[in-house]
Amino acid sequence: MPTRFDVITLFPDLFRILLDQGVTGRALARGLAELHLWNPRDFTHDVHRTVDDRPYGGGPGMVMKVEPLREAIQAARAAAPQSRVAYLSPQGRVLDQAAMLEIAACPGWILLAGRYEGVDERLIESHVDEEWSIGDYVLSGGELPAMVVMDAVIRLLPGALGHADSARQDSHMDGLLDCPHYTRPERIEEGSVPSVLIGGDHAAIKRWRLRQALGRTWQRRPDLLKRRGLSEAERTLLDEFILAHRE
Ligand SMILES: NC(=O)c1ccc(NCc2cccc(O)c2)nc1
Repeated sequence: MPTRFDVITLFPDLFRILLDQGVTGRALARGLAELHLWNPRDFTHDVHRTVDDRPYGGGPGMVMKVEPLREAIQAARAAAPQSRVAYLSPQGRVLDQAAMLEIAACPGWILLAGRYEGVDERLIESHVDEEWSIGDYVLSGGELPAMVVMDAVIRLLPGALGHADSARQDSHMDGLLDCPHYTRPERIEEGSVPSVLIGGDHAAIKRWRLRQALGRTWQRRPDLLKRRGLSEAERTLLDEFILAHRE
């Protein structure tokens, strides 16, 4: 059963990025996921095809009107009755990898990508199920956030990545930052590859990678470590890292 994405956007051409190449392009081509685009301008009925207007109360910028968005959402819901509606905005819940896993578990999503200063609040209150943010910063539109969410989610779909394991081993999986990676040649002016990775001791390599992931998380994102907690074995590996890296 493919995961279906219906995106409501004034700029459908921007989404060619997802369709044309990479993991998302292949997944969409193989039917692991579906992408349907709906332009609110196609749901206007005035000669100027008006989708936005000035804000009540004054102030800069424009606000997206309810009616074209309502009709676009209703058309998408008719085509995707199992999907929930999510609005991308800086006022939404900030998404992390755990949230992407939750999103990937649903049959489909209708993603509302706003422009301008946002949309009329009455549309959000009446037709939007969830409000999401990809981080605490303002962009010129919700399209890039929508593509970020679709990219993160599509990678998690079974079969989307060549090697089934790579999704699971993605950094920020299991709540830790990723370990360092190296490839050929072994010796270059920038330095050499850690010897444990050259040998064939897979248990030692596994331990080294987990120790590095724990250590880097401890150094760079102690907030993630606190939230995650550590097993006894992980505590030991982290202590080894700290001992080896104390100034
Ligand atoms: N952090 C995000 O996920 C994000 C999402 C959208 C966006 N821009 C469009 C927009 C939409 C709504 C209100 C608003 O003020 C701006 N910018 C950042």
